[in-house]
Amino acid sequence: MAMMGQLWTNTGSALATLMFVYTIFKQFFPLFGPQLEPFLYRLFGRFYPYIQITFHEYSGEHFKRSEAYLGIQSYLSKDSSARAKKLKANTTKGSKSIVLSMDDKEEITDDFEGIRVWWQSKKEGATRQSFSFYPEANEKRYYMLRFHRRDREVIIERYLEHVMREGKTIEQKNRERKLYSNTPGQSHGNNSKWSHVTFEHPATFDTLAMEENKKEEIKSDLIKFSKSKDYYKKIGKAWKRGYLLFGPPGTGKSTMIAAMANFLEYDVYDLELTTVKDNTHLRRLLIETSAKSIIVIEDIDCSLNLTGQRKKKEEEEEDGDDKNTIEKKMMMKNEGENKESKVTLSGLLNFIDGLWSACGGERIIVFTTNFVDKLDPALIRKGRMDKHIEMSYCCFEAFKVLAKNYLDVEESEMFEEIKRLLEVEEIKMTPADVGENLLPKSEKEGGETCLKRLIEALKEEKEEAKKKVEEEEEEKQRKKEKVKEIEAEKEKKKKIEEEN
Ligand SMILES: Nc1ncnc2c1ncn2[C@@H]1O[C@H](COP(=O)(O)OP(=O)(O)OP(=O)(O)O)[C@@H](O)[C@H]1O
Ligand SMILES: [Mg+2]
Repeated sequence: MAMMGQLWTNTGSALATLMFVYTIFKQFFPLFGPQLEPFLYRLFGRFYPYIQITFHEYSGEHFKRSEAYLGIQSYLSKDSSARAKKLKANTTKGSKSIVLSMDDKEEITDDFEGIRVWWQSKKEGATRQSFSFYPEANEKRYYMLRFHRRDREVIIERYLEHVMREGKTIEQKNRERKLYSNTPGQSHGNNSKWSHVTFEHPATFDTLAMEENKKEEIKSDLIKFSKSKDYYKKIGKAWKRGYLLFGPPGTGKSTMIAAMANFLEYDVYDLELTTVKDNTHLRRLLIETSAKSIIVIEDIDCSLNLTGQRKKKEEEEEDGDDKNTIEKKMMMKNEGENKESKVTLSGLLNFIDGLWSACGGERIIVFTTNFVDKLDPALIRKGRMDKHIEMSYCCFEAFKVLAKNYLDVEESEMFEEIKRLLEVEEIKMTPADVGENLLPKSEKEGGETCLKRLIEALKEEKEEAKKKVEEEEEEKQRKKEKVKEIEAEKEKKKKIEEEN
């Protein structure tokens, strides 16, 4: 064994001497270098058992940073902070935290399926003696991967793909997520139809007040969707999924969207349909969205002056003695924009269905509404809105989530009373209102005070609801009386006519 070690040492030092001599030779006889190189490589190749692959930072003439280099940088960043002795820190555009990577000339090892590889971060000096304010700009960085030639197959077939995939996942986690909106007048970078800000909504499924089993069902649905690229391909469907969130105001529809985006690490595109001029404009907007994103159309019921059907429906409603709230909301919305959007229902449906098959995938589209029964069935059928989620009034389980979030209280003797009010008396209070009551109004307010305030509010709510029911009863009674009067009037008139 010692003999072997001795042999290696001698070979190593012989090679090192040869390399040294060759470098000197290259300095003094630069012309011979390039001719000599291939020959020397062939000569070394017989003894040198390693293969190396370089991944340059910039590729192509437009000096675009190569995807491979960025993927490797992210992949190695997960270990380099632990293993490399010299690191460099930089924030890459669009990443939310500092990315640590190994410094130049550093080398770290990586193990994969029982084989060992070496990664080195290197740079080629500035070739031309040009002065630059940013000396770095002339230097060409690259990663060098070295591995034993017996592992060539594993490396080429599996390891490189593994590095890219892992690198992409890490990149995805690190990247700063964005909230896009199409409201006119906002600064649109590179004349995009979308303007964006950093998406930092704190909502998560843990802070969302909802029954646990319902949350788990939604989370597993989302995970299944995000992991089923091949499945959608196999069944020939576009990789997209529609969610319809419906329920009264203040029940957490928008909060749910933020929780979904944070859970999947997706961007959010808030699509305000009332400002979309026409179907063509809509198509361009949707085509500009990126993969791994949630496209949201809030209050879909009053975002679209849809097809004639809706006109007819509205006319019917006109006969009613009071404009329903949906019209009021729509009037308000349109007054604001003072624009009649020419987007039609069929336009929206075609672009959602047709478009997804056109470009990329991994998109979720979410509609929210307070009035699910007013929506056109074509809009919310399966295949478009695949999952319908009802956001309802606060139940006791949802209340406990809010008590924990707002007050850090997980149990109290007042919980019994609250449970009775919510579940036995069935008092309807939205999580928004429950949250408002639990929110401490001053430094001095403790959990008990807030819980007491909530119990008072629930009791008041109960009185309100009772009064409302009585008023509705009276209203009904009044309408009945009125109808009777009209009937009697008609009878009377009829009799008079008969007598004459
Ligand atoms: N289920 C919930 N879990 C946690 N917080 C909630 C929930 N529902 C409402 N809230 C709180 O109430 C406020 C309003 O909630 P949100 O905007 O999600 O309601 P919404 O259903 O979208 O209302 P609207 O229909 O008017 O748009 C938010 O600040 C949120 O913190
Ligand atoms: Mg909302």
